[in-house]
Amino acid sequence: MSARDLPLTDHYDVKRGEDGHRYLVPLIRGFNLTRIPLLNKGTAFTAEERDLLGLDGLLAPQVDSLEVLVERLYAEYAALDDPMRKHTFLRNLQDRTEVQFYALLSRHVEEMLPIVYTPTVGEAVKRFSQIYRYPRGLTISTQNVARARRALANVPLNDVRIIVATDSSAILGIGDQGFGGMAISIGKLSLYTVAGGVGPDKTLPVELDVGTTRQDLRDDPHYLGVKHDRLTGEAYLQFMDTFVEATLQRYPKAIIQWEDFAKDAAFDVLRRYRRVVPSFNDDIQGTGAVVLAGVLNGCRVKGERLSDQVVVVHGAGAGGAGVAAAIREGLRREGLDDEAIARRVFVLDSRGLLTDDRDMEPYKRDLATPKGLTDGWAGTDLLSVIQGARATVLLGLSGQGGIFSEDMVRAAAANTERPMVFPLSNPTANTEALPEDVLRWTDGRALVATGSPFPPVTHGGQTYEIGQGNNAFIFPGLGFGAILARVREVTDGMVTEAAYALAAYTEEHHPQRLYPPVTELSRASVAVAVAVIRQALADGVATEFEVRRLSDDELRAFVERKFWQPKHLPFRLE
Ligand SMILES: O=C([O-])CC(=O)C(=O)O
Ligand SMILES: [Mg+2]
Repeated sequence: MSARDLPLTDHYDVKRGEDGHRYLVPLIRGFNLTRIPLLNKGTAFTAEERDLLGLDGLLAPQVDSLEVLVERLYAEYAALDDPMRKHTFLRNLQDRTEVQFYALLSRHVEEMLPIVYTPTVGEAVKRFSQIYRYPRGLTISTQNVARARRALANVPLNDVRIIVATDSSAILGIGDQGFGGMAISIGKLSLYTVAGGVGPDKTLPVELDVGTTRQDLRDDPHYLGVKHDRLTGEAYLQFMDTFVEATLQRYPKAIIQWEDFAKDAAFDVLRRYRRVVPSFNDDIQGTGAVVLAGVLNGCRVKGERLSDQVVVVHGAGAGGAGVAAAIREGLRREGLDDEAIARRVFVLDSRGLLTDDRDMEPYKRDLATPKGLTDGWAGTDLLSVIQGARATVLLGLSGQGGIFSEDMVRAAAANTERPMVFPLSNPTANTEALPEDVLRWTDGRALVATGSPFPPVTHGGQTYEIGQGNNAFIFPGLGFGAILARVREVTDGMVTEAAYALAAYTEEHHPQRLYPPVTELSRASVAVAVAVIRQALADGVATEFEVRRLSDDELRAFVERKFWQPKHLPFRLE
């Protein structure tokens, strides 16, 4: 059978009736139906369905509407007092029934995002071996990589369009987490569905378990990953080649989001595969785009241009490097040449400013400042760079909680009326500075955005909303747009357009803010997806014929129509 002939999943197919409505054709019957989260309706199976499917007597007598079910689930959720308990409650719900999980999540996005995603997902990663229950997603490890094709054939989904894959080498700001990184892939994909409109049966979380450098994990009898040191060099690349090749064969229409790879691997993997399989790195490109959007909005609020700013990026991992590249691209669009750009963007790693006289990893060389530019500075540490370069924008991607000290923030505030200070590292404990401190140190002048969610800050009788500069505002729309345009490749232009689309959305709907509220994640993602499709067409990488002839309004309507909604579809036997 060719891929086209296969049902959507091994357990059901989705068809469209003559009336235009979709329905499910189950390929299993009876009790087993209640064990497949993509099929299980629980007490929402109707009387007719119970009769038809062999469920009579197996369920409570009442037939629930989705609304009532969600109310009941929410009451149970709200009674839990601890974020990890809430996380496992939601994850267990997802592993019982996807529609109910997404119906609940979509009605409480603001409240539940920090539970299924950052910051609580960081804790879930650390405790993944303890909370592991259900075989969600695909694990390719050193134990089964030789059988990667067979492993992929075991996945019951036949039309996967988006894969989030991590090797767990640099999860958030918390480093190597071994097998636990699977929780990040799962969390990111929840956002793809709730905010990016991709149906859950088209998503696949992947953990690439190449081992872990963490001796404590390897010694832990409860640790569920493979217990040896990480593959590196040729062996690592061979492992990755095998995964990519097997994935392409099983899912020729899939896009891969590379997630939380440590710096060198992040660049190597992106470069090696982005033209083999349409893919992007979320931490380099997604974070780069989201931060560019926030800084552009900060400029608008200040009544200035990007080229009026001097940007200091603290942290030269995947995120820091991606952010520096995105800001440079923004400056280029304002007409600056390389030399002018070098005077406006400075990147530091743990040893200080990257200058071109230093020994460093190859990927950092593009980020280095000509040594001559630092003449007359007190040094190349963070405070000296803020003072010497007269920084107006301070971006934290270092993973080092609290590293932005009062004197550094005050130094930035001495260079401009309204400094932008974005402590972006995740999860919350890794935030470079607390928003309330930044606002206090600058007497409310700073424009602040963080990577993890923070409550509003009241200072001097005024309340400041803290925008969440998290790639969650980019990747769902970027991936959804790439899927809808059926791209051959995710181009840099598509990523940059995603940033400008997010900035424009924010300007239109929230002119005083740096980012929209997370309640608008899905609306912002639609705007991002439309811009991404447009750019894919302009770059000649879109293969979907249908999007070619659409006007902007039609394209938006097309994206909205394709947006998956959590609803129980009726079952029919054929
Ligand atoms: O997951 C998040 O919240 C954002 C991100 O990609 C990271 O911090 O690595
Ligand atoms: Mg990440």
